[in-house]
Amino acid sequence: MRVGLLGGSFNPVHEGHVQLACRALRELKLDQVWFLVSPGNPLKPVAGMAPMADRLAGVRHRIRDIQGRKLLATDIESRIGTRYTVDTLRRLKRLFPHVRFVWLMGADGLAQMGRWRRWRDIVGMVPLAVLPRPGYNPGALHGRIARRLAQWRRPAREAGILATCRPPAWVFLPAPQNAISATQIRASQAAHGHGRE
Ligand SMILES: Nc1ncnc2c1ncn2[C@@H]1O[C@H](COP(=O)(O)OP(=O)(O)OP(=O)(O)O)[C@@H](O)[C@H]1O
Ligand SMILES: O=C(O)c1ccc[n+]([C@@H]2O[C@H](COP(=O)([O-])O)[C@@H](O)[C@H]2O)c1
Repeated sequence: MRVGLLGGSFNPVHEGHVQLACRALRELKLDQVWFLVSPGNPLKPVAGMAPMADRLAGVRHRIRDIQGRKLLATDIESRIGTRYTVDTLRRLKRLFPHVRFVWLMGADGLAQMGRWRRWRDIVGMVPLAVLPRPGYNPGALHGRIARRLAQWRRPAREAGILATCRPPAWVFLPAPQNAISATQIRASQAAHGHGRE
């Protein structure tokens, strides 16, 4: 079984997440995509972060009935007590030894990954699929991490076998782009008086 992992704060979930997941599901020939709702991104401030239960419920509601229920939302990071991706992956690989995981992320994720805890271990554990995001693509593709990982980049035409590749392996998967962000949604909710107290 092949599973794409889309880690995120989902504060709140939006169309960009759903498009990314659906695209990855199809192009990487995945059986499922799991939305890993983060208990707290180590690089993001706690202030302004909606409660875990609300974010999880938001994702569940948004993805219900999409793609024949191949999209799932989970709070497994809270349950197993991990916050750093390197720890989460280690545990997931142990818990599901027969699953072939692929880490999914937008281009902003690759651009920032040099600040993640033990990012080199992460790329040695699972293949990565990076999807484009307006404003971040050149920075991601020509940035430090992409340069360091250049020899392991696979052409997009090999996306369908990425899940079976021995890591390190990654693709930049062409896809229609959507400029939406959770930051923008929160700003608009605040402007319309729907912000949290
Ligand atoms: N519009 C988008 N296009 C492509 N990828 C996206 C988009 N929005 C989010 N992602 C990806 O989805 C994952 C989870 O993102 P996250 O929950 O942080 O949403 P966000 O909109 O970036 O939030 P915020 O604006 O609060 O930082 C990350 O890998 C991110 O790169
Ligand atoms: O492990 C880390 O150091 C690390 C640092 C920043 C982000 N992450 C993960 O990256 C994913 C995207 O986070 P976010 O908040 O940008 O949606 C989510 O699964 C986070 O836990 C992980």
